[in-house]
Amino acid sequence: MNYVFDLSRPVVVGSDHAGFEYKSMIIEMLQNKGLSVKDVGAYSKDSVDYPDFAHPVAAAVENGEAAFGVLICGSGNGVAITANKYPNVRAGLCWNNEVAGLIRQHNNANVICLPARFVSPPAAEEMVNIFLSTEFEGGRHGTRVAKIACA
Ligand SMILES: O=C(CO)[C@H](O)[C@H](O)[C@H](O)COP(=O)(O)O
Repeated sequence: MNYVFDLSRPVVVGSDHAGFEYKSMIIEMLQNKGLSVKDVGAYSKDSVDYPDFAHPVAAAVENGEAAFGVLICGSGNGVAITANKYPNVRAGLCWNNEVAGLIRQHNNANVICLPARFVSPPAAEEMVNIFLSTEFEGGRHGTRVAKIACA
């Protein structure tokens, strides 16, 4: 697989309780591929608050510590809403392979948000692989991404 990011930096991964099992599975998959992973929690299925994990993932992408982020909660929306508060984070909610590619091709997303309660484990893994290996197309999409920031 060809990754579209700097492999010297880790992928940062976080979830709430709803995404905990998916997070463990995705971390194992990434580590089995030889990728470096930073796990910010949650570390169990005990009920927690998704912003407590979305903020450290988004901050690591924002400050350049991590190349890409993976966030998982029940619907994917809570973590996406939180991560998109950071000016240089583009977090995209994904529910199928095509969308996982499009958030890279069209939106240059640097965080993928997965809805653990609405997609299967193999589907989640495949979406992460597509996300990590799909190039941004630039061109007209670059013009649009540049307009996202608030003036
Ligand atoms: O924040 C969410 C919705 O965008 C996530 O899906 C959470 O995982 C969900 O709200 C957690 O719900 P729970 O009833 O507390 O398990």
